[in-house]
Amino acid sequence: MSVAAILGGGVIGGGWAARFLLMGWDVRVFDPDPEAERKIGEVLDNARRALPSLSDRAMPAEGALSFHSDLGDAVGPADWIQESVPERLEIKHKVFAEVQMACRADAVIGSSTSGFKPSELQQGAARPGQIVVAHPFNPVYLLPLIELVPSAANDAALIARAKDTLTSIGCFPLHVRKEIDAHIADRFLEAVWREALWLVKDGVATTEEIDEAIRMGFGLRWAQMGLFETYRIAGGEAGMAHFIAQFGPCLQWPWTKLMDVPELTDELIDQIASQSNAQSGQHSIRELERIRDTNLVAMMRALKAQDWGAGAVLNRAEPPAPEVGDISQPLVTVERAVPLDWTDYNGHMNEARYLQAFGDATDRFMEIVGCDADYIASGGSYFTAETHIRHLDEVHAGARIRVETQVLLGEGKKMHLFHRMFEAERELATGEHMLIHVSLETRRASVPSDAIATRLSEIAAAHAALPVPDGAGAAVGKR
Ligand SMILES: NC(=O)C1=CN([C@@H]2O[C@H](COP(=O)(O)OP(=O)(O)OC[C@H]3O[C@@H](n4cnc5c(N)ncnc54)[C@H](O)[C@@H]3O)[C@@H](O)[C@H]2O)C=CC1
Ligand SMILES: C[N+](C)(C)CC(=O)CC(=O)[O-]
Repeated sequence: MSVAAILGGGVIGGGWAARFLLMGWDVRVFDPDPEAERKIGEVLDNARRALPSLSDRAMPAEGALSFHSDLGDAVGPADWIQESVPERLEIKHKVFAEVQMACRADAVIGSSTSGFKPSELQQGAARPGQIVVAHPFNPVYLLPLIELVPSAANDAALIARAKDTLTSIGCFPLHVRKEIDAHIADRFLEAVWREALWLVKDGVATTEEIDEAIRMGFGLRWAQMGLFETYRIAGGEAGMAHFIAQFGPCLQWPWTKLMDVPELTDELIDQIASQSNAQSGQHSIRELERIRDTNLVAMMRALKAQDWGAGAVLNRAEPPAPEVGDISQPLVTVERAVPLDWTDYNGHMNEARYLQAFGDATDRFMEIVGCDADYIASGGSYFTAETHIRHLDEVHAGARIRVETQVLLGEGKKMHLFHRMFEAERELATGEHMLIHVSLETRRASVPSDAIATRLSEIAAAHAALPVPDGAGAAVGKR
């Protein structure tokens, strides 16, 4: 079992704790704040609600969470130590000194710092090469980016190990090759933030209008392509060169204020705070977190379906499909959580998603008999000719569901499947499907390959000894 120590359990430490725990690590927290356990518990509740929604497979069993009043006790057995204490260099130095007196010499010490360079963090450390910047983005349990910033003191083996660990918990480690204040991403965020403060101060826009300008337009573009790819397209057929030729001169015009920062007077702070209250004050912070998480899950799932950007990272981190067990029993073809975006106005899983889950079960069964991506690329596949779904009980977002598949007939061109969906032992639905093997060239029925025919008839023969499942062959309305 891998062990993470989380030092500082605020907004960011809580997010790290949740990501490690939900990815199966044991997590040991040190934070002197007496409220830390409550706060982490609340962040964890939100993470449990959202993170499993990003996966189309069951996540690993949660690790064990413990709180420690002694820092040395928290870090002692840890493989990964993540520092997320306030952004003050003297506090971070003090924490690293205490950590290195108690931790393993081979543990990685990651810092969440938003802006300090690793060489600054390493000053005065007993083993500077053990400390590296691992800068996350809020919410840490959903967003994959971690800026991994080493200094000359870190050796290549530590960086490689850090990348492996971060990848294994579903993150996207971006190796920042040259250390710099505020790394890469916070340079942008800071620039945009400065402009936004000026727009409020100069009375050009309210906090709400600025947010609309982002989320109705370029924010959506940035989420899936970033800056350069987006602007390349904006140059039309002539691409980036034309874009720069057209908009290059604007860089000399007064389009930004950048280095000129508005003074954060009490008046400006009050103005921003009251506009922000008017914009969002009807929601608590935890409610806003849930709204944000639901939106992020839906957007990231859309990118996942395209295997693009942050969605491709999710696909790479997906656990393997359930193993094929004893073929004399129904085969487990789906095991997953009900994602947040599968529920509807009735507060439960929408009927269309039952078909999606049964479709996924059929896809997995096709793979099991050898009708996998390579076979399909060679020109053969199955099409569904008929489906009958019975909805037996409702199920809610976050529930872990399982589909068991029984073959009723597997002969020639026909494959007759009966899926049963469960939450633990509670039966939720059944799906009966008749599929026909087709040639993807002629789009007509055809016989499957010998290998598929053999494997299918083997499973069909084994399942013939099972009782005919309740509801098989039923028509609508017939009990
Ligand atoms: N809030 C954000 O959006 C982001 C923050 N970060 C970075 O993460 C770090 C933490 O920031 P937040 O979580 O936002 O701050 P926070 O104020 O929410 O949490 C800091 C936590 O550290 C605890 N703490 C204070 N002294 C400590 C010590 N000596 N040992 C252990 N715990 C101690 C506090 O009790 C508090 O719970 C900072 O370096 C920040 O720059 C990184 C990415 C985003
Ligand atoms: C505002 N901030 C500098 C603390 C932001 C970050 O460091 C990253 C983020 O999550 O936006």
